[in-house]
Amino acid sequence: MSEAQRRETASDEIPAGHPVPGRSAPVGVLLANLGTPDGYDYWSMRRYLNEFLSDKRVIDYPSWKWQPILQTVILGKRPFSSGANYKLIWNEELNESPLMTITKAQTAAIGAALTERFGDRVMVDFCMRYGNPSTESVLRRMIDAGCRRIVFLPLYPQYAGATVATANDQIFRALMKEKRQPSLRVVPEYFDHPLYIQALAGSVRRAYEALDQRPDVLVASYHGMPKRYVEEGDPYYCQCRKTTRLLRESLGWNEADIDTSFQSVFGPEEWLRPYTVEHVAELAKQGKKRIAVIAPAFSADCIETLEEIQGEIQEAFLHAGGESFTYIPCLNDDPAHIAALTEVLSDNLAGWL
Ligand SMILES: C=CC1=C(C)c2cc3[nH]c(cc4nc(cc5[nH]c(cc1n2)c(C)c5CCC(=O)O)C(CCC(=O)O)=C4C)c(C)c3C=C
Ligand SMILES: [Fe+2]
Ligand SMILES: [Fe+2]
Repeated sequence: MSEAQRRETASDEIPAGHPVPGRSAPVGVLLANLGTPDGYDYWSMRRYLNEFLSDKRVIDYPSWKWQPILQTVILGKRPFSSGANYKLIWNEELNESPLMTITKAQTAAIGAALTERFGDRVMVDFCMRYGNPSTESVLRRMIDAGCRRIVFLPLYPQYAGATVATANDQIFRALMKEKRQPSLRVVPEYFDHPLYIQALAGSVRRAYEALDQRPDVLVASYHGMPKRYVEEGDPYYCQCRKTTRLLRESLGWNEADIDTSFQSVFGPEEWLRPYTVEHVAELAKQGKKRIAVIAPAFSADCIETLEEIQGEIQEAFLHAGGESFTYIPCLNDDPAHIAALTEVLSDNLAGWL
């Protein structure tokens, strides 16, 4: 008999008036982020990009059309160029990407906060949609530890099919293999949660206070997606716009103080506009010499922020005549972010602990 079965049998024998069967089992809290390659060498990059870019939630072209292009043109070149970019930001000490290091720190901090609130009946861990640790392996670990109830939180404030829905698909897929499924609660997106907005506003205030001169404008740069996905019903664009508005209201700023733009264009289709790289150059040409950039869609700094924003996007601004570029880091394991995520999780744990 497995440890999980033994526990359940034991609680089944508890007489009337005592906690209902399974109540003493740990409740799992599973955080999910996008994923990252195991290394920046060609084969690690290729394995990761192949899994990522074969996901139909990310690239929705029919396989017969997309796979020949992916397997030859894209995976022939991109592992080298992306690998070189990952090398620039790699955490050599721990031999992992920044996204991995930060996700581990967030998991530890949320674990400590939830244990303080609910005691040791809560088990907190993280998984990645692509690469390791896989969703299936961490779900297995939770089930083996006796979790009969699991709360699943995709670490994306704004909903996108390419991020939240595919993370959910993956845990549902893993559950399909379980003879005895645990109960699962999926946490909805939190793009307008007051504590998330407050955490963003706090990070902007801190960054501005550290500067000698106030930036002319703050650019909120979100990861982009093909415009067509939004036309087909994805709410991502509207949620990004609303996050910017709530952030502006929380800061007490005017409309001209903050802009919304979208970065990381990939492939031949038109993506959400304005494109950050073009927008910052345009701002410089309009005479805005000092800008700050924040990336509210990323819960952790990653290649898109550390390399793209601080590399290509910063260069575009300076090249067009800009003089001062300030990048405001993602919320990462900022205590205000951990407090926001802990609150979101606590709401979704209601009645379970
Ligand atoms: C934060 C929200 C994200 C959305 C929305 C999103 C949509 C989306 N992404 C691609 C293609 C790529 N994304 C890449 C990296 C990447 N994307 C996100 C998040 C969102 N993507 C993150 C956090 C990361 C960084 C991961 C890391 O390890 O640091 C990449 C780059 C991969 C590379 O260059 O190696 C691509 C390509 C599409 C097509 C899409 C919408 C449909
Ligand atoms: Fe992406
Ligand atoms: Fe990018």
